[in-house]
Amino acid sequence: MLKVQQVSKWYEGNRGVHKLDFEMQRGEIVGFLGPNGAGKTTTMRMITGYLQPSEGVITIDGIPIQDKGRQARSKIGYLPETPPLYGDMTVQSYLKFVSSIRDVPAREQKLRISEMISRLGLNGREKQWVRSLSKGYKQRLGLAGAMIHNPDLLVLDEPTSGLDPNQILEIRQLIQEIGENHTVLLSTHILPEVDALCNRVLIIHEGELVLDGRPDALGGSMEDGFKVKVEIKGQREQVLDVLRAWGKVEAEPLTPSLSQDDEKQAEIERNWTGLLLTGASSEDFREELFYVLSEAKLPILEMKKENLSLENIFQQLTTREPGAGQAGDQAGQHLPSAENAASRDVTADDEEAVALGDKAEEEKDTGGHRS
Ligand SMILES: Nc1ncnc2c1ncn2[C@@H]1O[C@H](COP(=O)(O)OP(=O)(O)OP(=O)(O)O)[C@@H](O)[C@H]1O
Repeated sequence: MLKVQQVSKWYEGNRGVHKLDFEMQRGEIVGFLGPNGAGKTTTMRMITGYLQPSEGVITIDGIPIQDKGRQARSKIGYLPETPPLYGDMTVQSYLKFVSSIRDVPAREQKLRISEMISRLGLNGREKQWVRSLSKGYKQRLGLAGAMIHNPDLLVLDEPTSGLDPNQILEIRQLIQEIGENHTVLLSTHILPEVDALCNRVLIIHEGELVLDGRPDALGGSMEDGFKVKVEIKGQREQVLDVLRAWGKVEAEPLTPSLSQDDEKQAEIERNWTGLLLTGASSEDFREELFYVLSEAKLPILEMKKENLSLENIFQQLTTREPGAGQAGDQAGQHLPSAENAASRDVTADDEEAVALGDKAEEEKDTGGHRS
């Protein structure tokens, strides 16, 4: 449903994002990760029509966001990091205002507002001033506003940032429910949030996409060697000799996990070898290892593939030179000339959307610096 094709954005003298290229299918919840300044907000603001790309095309259901902003935006809901709320409105009047701006037909507004109030747990707060809501409830109201026109795609910029642990769990639960009927693009710094919520993850580093995959299958996409934890019945030196002769893995010793009395422990260790083995490539060597050890009459007691955690993967990808990783298409490409690189202004067609978002976004833009 969403296609981001070769999209770049340059700010004056500053690279925002470079040649981003990805698609999102209906029903996906995609986690969008990257360190501070990586380009997440820039990407989200281009997808939602708040910013024009310097280069490239973004379409939603085939509709180009740059050319048909209003039509495209009717399919998108956006919750910026600081929701664009107006403190001197009540919950009810804010939702009425947003539904008018979002072109919800007048006869449907009442129903949509009451649906959003009950869906986001705002019952009983309809007449409360927005400024008096807690941060968690402001976030709920922001989400209600982003969803009032029943968009197909929801774009959420750090939706749990600044919330207390209970509020984080509540908002996560809501996003999970929302994800049952909507496609969601979610930026976050909280990696367990991605494991908990997302069926796909994109990692961006210095404006380039460096990883695209399922959170549970990311380990295999890394350049690191394949890792296996193995317990072998046999003396360590003997096992290490066999592995040295095989020559395909590096071995690090593991200590037995059993807590036994000293004598028993020593006996176990005499005829027990625990190792973490790392191959030279990501190729699975377990079958070959099985035959090598069985030929040497060294029985394998236990063997388990070691998966890299999302934290490890994130850390590896975002601490190396951009272009060195997975980016595939993006890697090694050059920036265009300065003339082409000038960023374009928001068009007249964007004004209405900006009116809704600018209050919050203005704060971020002041001084040309982003948080
Ligand atoms: N209005 C602006 N003017 C100039 N440079 C900008 C502007 N907005 C963003 N940038 C630059 O573009 C790059 C990407 O910033 P962006 O805010 O998209 O990153 P981010 O991944 O959302 O970061 P964070 O996690 O800190 O919010 C950064 O180098 C930033 O300094």
